[in-house]
Amino acid sequence: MASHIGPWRTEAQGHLRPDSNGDSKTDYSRWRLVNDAGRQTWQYLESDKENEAWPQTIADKYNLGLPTGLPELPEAKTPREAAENGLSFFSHLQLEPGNWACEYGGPMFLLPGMMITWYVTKTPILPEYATEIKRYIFARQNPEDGGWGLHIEAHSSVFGTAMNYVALRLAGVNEDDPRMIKARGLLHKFGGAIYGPHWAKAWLSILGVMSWEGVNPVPPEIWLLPDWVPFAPWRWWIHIRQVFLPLSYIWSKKWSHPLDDLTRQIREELYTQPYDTIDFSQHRNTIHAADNYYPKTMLLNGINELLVRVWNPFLRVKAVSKRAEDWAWELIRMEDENTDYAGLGPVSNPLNMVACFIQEGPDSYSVRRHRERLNDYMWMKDEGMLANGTNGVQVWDTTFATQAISVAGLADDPKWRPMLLKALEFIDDHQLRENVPNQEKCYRQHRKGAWPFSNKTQGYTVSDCTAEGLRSTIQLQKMHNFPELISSDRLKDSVDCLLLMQNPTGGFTDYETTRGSPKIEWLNAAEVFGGIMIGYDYPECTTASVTALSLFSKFYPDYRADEIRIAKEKAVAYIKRAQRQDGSWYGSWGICFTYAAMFALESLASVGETYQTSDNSRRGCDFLISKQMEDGGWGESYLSSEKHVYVQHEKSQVVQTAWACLALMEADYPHKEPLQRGIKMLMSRQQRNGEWLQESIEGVFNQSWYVRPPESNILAVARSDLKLCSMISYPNYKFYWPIRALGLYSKKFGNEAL
Ligand SMILES: CC(C)=CCC[C@@H](C)[C@H]1CC[C@@]2(C)C3=C(CC[C@]12C)[C@@]1(C)CC[C@H](O)C(C)(C)[C@@H]1CC3
Repeated sequence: MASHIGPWRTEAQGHLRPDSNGDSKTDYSRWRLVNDAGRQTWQYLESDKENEAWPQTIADKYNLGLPTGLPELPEAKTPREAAENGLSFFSHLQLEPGNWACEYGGPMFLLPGMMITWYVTKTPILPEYATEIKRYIFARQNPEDGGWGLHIEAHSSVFGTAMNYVALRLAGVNEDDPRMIKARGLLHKFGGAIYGPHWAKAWLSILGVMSWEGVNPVPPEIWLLPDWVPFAPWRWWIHIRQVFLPLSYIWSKKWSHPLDDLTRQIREELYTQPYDTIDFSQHRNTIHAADNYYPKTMLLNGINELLVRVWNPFLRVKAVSKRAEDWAWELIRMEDENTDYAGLGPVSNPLNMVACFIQEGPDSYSVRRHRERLNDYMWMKDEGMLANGTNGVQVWDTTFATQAISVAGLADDPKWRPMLLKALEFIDDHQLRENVPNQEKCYRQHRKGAWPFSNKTQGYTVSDCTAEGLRSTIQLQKMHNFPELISSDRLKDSVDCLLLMQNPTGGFTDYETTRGSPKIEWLNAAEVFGGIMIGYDYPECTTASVTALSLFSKFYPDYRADEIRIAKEKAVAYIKRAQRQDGSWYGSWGICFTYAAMFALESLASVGETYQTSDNSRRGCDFLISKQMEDGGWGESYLSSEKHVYVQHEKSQVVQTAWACLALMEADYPHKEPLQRGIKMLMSRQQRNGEWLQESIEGVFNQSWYVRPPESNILAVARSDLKLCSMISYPNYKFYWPIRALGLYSKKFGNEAL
């Protein structure tokens, strides 16, 4: 694929046309999604010859928001016909390697980090990327005040506005553009970029448009702490740890991009006074209320003062800081090598690239490989180009797609078998077969047998992704007679991996077991995110693990039977503890109580606890029933995630209706009528070609709710008024969840016309 070689040009060469705002737009018929065994990148075909020789697929067109040309289908009269029509549409979106792909946008702080990284590492941005990045950021500008927020639904903040403003300037937008004037006006009203949170200040310092004096310390020395220290960084939540790591290296070097004409200008645009007159050291803690969701604790403020006033000027020993930098670099190198430079996520990976640039120079292998790899995070859609929250959603979507077909009772139909076989091949290809070398040294969790969220290159185990991979495989190979691509030994490996991921509480975290105390939150420096310092138990991760283990034991009753039984008992006890008074569970990764209810009720059913037999199941069902809307659907606002109480959406939502119906059906809810109304609603929203249209955003992160044992409510007060989450889209949810619900309904209640 094309790489970023050549000068920093910010306008595509040919085939440009103005969009409705008068901005340049590339020719959408020239974009192709390249999927190299699960590595997804977007390529623009400049030459007419190439464009003709390589036609756009239906999936390309769909992802780009172009008409797919898929035909109208015979009208679905029954739930099963509706499921089949939905699957018929969805089947066209499967990609060559067997997986499904999608946009994974929502956060508004990722793309600017990419832009800054390209700029400071002398990586000329592909001009067609720049053209579309400009369009995307403008499309997401808040019309009322001209700013940007933390995510696409959030109100404007200094973080969002300063970072996206800078990204646009780097993408070649003139400071006199009226939209830039408006954005700058808002930024100045906020007090300028010195009112941004820690991460904004760090990124701007890397670009050289802020001084490191204004950034609270990120000492790499903390990596020299012995492992037994209760707050040593190996204990932190993996995403924070992996962001902190390269940042500490860069902070220690106080490295900034050398000033040039553009950054000199940007320096004068971001503040309310001339750059040279600002005493940045006075602004480490200035932060606007719009950004200060999780104010730093007094403890952290005190530590920062000591570090800045005493340690840094008088006590910091060169030999020690050198050792710390070397060790941080070693950890960065191991992360890069273990992921072939794709990295854990969209913040840590660009920062790693900056560290490589500082350590090894612009033409080193590490920088060149990162250059190629950053493209894996980029995504094209109708509004332009954005940065995804991960390098794709490949395994996650593919496992749920096959499960939907199985649960819906469609997996034995010869029509869908080739599609399912390809999906199984993908799942086979992306199981993680070995632990990383130096697992202990780089603090990685055991991963042999696991499945990741995106692809095997990224290669991190996630408990529920492993659970879903296991479940899909067993369904296809054991229940639907697909060839045994994944051997029993490999399934046992995945069970071994899952069992290692359980916490002593019985719950499961996402990537690792919980490694530290919630008190580490006292050191949270991010200001905009809460509940991020350690891995917590999550109802979704725990319940998915229980469901998968239950299915596994049906087919392999002798394998580690006692351990699985005990693990499940402990997990179920946790799930019951996590249930609230009103019967609900708080979901951390989807919106919100509806999402968690589906996983929780399904897992309880997998251990034989249903509406008839279990009080927990009954209360869970009754909670859902109490939220059903007039039109038969369910609709929950993202505000539920922020407020920790159920907030009705103004409109029912297809995805949540499917979740609620599935939850009730899995729990064997005895009354058909509410289900019938929900299913009818799903059918009424289906288009004639079988698809469902995009509704509200589905996913969420960084707002975790954990179950404390009652006696330790140490953080309860601090956490009771938490008020912000990041939103993230799961566009394929609108396909496979309704298909699954419709199919299951017809299996349970017969396939009469509705
Ligand atoms: C603050 C930082 C570093 C931002 C970068 C974004 C990441 C942290 C987010 C983006 C996608 C994200 C929400 C994800 C998850 C963790 C946090 C991620 C990686 C996990 C893996 C947690 C477990 C969940 O059940 C599920 C598998 C759905 C998600 C998937 C996406």
